[in-house]
Amino acid sequence: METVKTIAELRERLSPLRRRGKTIGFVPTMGYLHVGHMELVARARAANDVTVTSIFVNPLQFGANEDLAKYPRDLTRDSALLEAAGVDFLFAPEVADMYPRPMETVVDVPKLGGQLEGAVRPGHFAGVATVVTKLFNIVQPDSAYFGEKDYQQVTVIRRMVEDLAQPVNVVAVPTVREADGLACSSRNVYLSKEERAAAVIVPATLAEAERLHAAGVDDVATFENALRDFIATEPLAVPEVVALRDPDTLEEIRKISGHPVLVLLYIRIGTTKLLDNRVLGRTGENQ
Ligand SMILES: Nc1ncnc2c1ncn2[C@@H]1O[C@H](COP(=O)(O)OP(=O)(O)OP(=O)(O)O)[C@@H](O)[C@H]1O
Ligand SMILES: CC(C)(CO)[C@@H](O)C(=O)[O-]
Ligand code: BAL
Repeated sequence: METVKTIAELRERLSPLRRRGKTIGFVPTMGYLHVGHMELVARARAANDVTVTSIFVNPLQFGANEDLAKYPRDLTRDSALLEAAGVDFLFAPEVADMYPRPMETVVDVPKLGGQLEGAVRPGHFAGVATVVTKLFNIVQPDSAYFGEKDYQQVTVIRRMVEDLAQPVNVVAVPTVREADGLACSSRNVYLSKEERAAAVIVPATLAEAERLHAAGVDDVATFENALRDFIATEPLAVPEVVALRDPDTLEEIRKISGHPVLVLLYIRIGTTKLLDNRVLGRTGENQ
């Protein structure tokens, strides 16, 4: 594996491979890798000739009071994991390489990205769309791999790719979980022992949603309130987003029965915000 720090060097290394007809699979990350990230890498490797992973903690997607400074970082450990997984290129730029000047240009998907997690984190998805566009322009991948854990992120990126005719195939990879069902996430390291035990409320709430769905609860407000009541059984949990939506458009829905329904959760445990989701009424997906 080669570690590349600058845009110019990565372009120089990838362009002859592209000219020889090699396909490029790309896995963008913010590092502090876990088995969820490694699943994206495995998917990219299986379907492409060349695999590129980026590690870049993107300041544009963090609000002023968020955890940019304390976001976990361990490039040495991450490099070893990616090397062992057979990644060809690790792109690990400094902020000054990615943003030599303050960005004047913004890619925004305001309706999709301004709601749900985006309402709690104003500007977040514009920061994501902007950096992902820039990374796509640098890497020029055939396919890019994103986790379904960040469901709204994948939805925003798919729409951005469609609207701007970006020549990238977006692949969404099912959520990888720890033994008790908690979705793997770099931010799980923030949880104290007590908070980690409390965090099982997140997958448990998705199981409760399955139960309510099977029981035929069809009114959206009743369903969402039942989920909030369930979350309230865990005193450390604060629900930031509990929403039932259309899984394709993220639009609000009126009724539950008869079509697939996305349950989207953004739950705070202490100061740590945990994302998870499940699509109800659609078999074999989003697990
Ligand atoms: N448990 C998981 N299963 C599958 N993919 C995942 C999982 N967790 C993260 N990913 C995906 O990995 C990519 C990089 O995500 P990122 O580096 O932000 O990791 P993260 O664990 O989601 O971190 P954070 O704690 O900041 O949310 C994203 O496409 C994300 O959806
Ligand atoms: C896609 C991404 C790497 C953009 O910074 C980030 O939002 C993430 O890790 O999910
Ligand atoms: N959604 C993953 C990246 C972030 O939380 O900023």
